[in-house]
Amino acid sequence: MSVSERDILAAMSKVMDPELHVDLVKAGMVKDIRVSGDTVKLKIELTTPACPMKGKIQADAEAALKGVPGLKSFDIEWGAQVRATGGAAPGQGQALLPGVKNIILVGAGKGGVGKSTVAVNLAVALSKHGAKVGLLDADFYGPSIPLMTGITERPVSPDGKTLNPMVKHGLKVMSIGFLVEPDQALIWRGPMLHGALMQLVRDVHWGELDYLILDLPPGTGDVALSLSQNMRAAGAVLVTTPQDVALADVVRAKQMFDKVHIPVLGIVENMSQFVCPHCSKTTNIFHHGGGKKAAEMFNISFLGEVPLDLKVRESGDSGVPVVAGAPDSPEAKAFMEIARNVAGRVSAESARAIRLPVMQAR
Ligand SMILES: Nc1ncnc2c1ncn2[C@@H]1O[C@H](COP(=O)(O)OP(=O)(O)OP(=O)(O)O)[C@@H](O)[C@H]1O
Repeated sequence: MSVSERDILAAMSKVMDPELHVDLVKAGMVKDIRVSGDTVKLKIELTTPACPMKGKIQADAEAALKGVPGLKSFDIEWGAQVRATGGAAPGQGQALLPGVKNIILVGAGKGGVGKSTVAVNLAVALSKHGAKVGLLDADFYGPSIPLMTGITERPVSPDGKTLNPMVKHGLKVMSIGFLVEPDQALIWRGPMLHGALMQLVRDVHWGELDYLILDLPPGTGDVALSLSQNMRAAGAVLVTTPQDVALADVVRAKQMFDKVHIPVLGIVENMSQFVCPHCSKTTNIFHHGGGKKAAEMFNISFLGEVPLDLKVRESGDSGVPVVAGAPDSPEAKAFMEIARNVAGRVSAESARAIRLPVMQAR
């Protein structure tokens, strides 16, 4: 019995992408089918190299191929092509950054919860997963990305108007902190903030990026509003600490993003649990589980939790994010998982943007 390309497509159309809730054929993920007698070679192109569902998709695809009558062997080549949610903001003619596929905002209801730590480690983690990533420090009131990435040089302007981003830890990086003296008081008023922010977004040679991560200032809606008027963001990651009182801040942050129509991708709980390096006893210094509770309350995704650990603070201060400097640590692994979950949520948003039939828009 000979096998046809149609048999392979029929088998692949029974395999669902659990994140996109659509089958692999409809999602355009099955490529280059080459049938030769009773064997087939094909390519499955995931929607991100950080796909959180690769294991499940692989197992399901292999099982489906094993069920094709007459097929003796198969060879699947795995690839990834990040899909874009980027594009023009409502009412704008064209995309502000056509080379940037997805803009991910990292925000928090209040300061000091580890928003910048999450932004920088998320960026490095996505890059380690194989994506092209940029990091923009939009925290104009307290830019900490220069310290956290260990970048002390200043960016070069090739023409007196535009800027080349700095490159470190596999990322393209830009921060207002590169352009003003560290001790200069950063008091920004509305129009000035908007102008400076748009310059950093628009006048930097970001090139081709799968993800541009923006570290937002805490609490305030000014930056989110400016951004939403000028570009379409894939969504926002909300960072919180676990105690119940932090819930009120999450509520505020969620309401702020809702108001400017930026989807919330999910919640990260930072400083989750402390594991004593001496006796390995776990202590819930800031309580535990508030992030998950908030996610359930709003019916949004819980993206993961990061332990409270000295290494995270030290690595932030020394300019080598924990994901880069201690990749085998539990904290780095937590960030790698968070990056997978964020990438999965962004893929789902991109499927919605191109109107694939996503059933569950969580
Ligand atoms: N999981 C963690 N374990 C230990 N220290 C952490 C952790 N997360 C963040 N920190 C430390 O807490 C401090 C505040 O973190 P960070 O600057 O990322 O917070 P932020 O929310 O961005 O603050 P800001 O509001 O000032 O921008 C930093 O010294 C950082 O190294």
